[in-house]
Amino acid sequence: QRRMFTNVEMDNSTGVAVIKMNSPPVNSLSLEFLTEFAINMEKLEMDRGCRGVILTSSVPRIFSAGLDITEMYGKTPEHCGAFWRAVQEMWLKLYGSSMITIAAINGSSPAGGCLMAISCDYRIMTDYPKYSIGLNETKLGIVAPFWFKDTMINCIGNRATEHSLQLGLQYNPPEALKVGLVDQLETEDKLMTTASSVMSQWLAIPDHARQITKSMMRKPIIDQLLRQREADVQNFVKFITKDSIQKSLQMYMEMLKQKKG
Ligand SMILES: CCCCCCCC/C=C\C/C=C/C(=O)SCCNC(=O)CCNC(=O)[C@H](O)C(C)(C)COP(=O)(O)OP(=O)(O)OC[C@H]1O[C@@H](n2cnc3c(N)ncnc32)[C@H](O)[C@@H]1OP(=O)(O)O
Repeated sequence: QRRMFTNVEMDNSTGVAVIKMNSPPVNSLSLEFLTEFAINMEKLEMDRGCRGVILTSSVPRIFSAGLDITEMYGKTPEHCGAFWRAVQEMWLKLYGSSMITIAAINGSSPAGGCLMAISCDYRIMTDYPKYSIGLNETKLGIVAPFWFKDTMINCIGNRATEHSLQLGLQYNPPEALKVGLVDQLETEDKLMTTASSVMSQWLAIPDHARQITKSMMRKPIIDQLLRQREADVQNFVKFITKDSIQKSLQMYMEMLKQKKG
């Protein structure tokens, strides 16, 4: 039986779906997870009754740990290529969605987890000091590709992105609010109610006007990836299969395990 990585609950009375990521222990984004996520987004996009999506997590304390490192370590170039296509597809479906997308960030959200959040239209994060969010790729010895970087620039601006990406910064909730990485903080118990109430404000705007505006803002980056999608895959495969990068990933995974022990 196929494993489910996300639960989708559609409320037909409001036209809002809640996608809950549910892949313990840390909602890492594996090839299967990403494929299922993109299919779910596609289905909701095709559903004329669905106007908005709230993205959140069922896993305690974690929104998403980002890309599943085990999908990039010790794998064949073919596997790495398939994995990267799935990462691209997830981003294209989320960043390019015509629906209103709100991230209810109820836990830590490094790297690919942060990418998911900043690909949404609005972010509300639980105000808990131990949670963090950011594109920390350089800390793993890897480089956030241009479309991660440009998504971040569109969210927090050029200078803050440069600072943030070079240092691989992870922000706690008040810091994330200050830099503009999230739009609002909320207590754990009120997070989903607040997300629904923000959604209502966005739903009050006529869809066609909001959708064209959103597309105007995001299309240049999306088109840039679409124009060079296969080259981006080959770039990734060449980069990630390098001995030095594989070594960095191995050391990072060992560090994660040691931290635990
Ligand atoms: C020249 C240009 C070329 C361009 C080429 C582009 C290249 C770009 C490539 C990729 C971009 C990468 C994006 C990413 O998203 S990489 C992933 C980054 N993620 C992280 O750094 C997060 C790491 N994890 C953590 O910090 C923590 O786990 C936590 C804060 C999320 C949760 O902490 P805690 O609750 O304490 O849990 P544990 O640390 O104990 O973890 C439990 C368990 O899960 C494993 N794990 C954690 N994160 C991941 C992960 N991302 N992938 C796979 N597995 C993960 C962890 O190892 C533990 O495993 P266990 O010991 O076996 O139980």
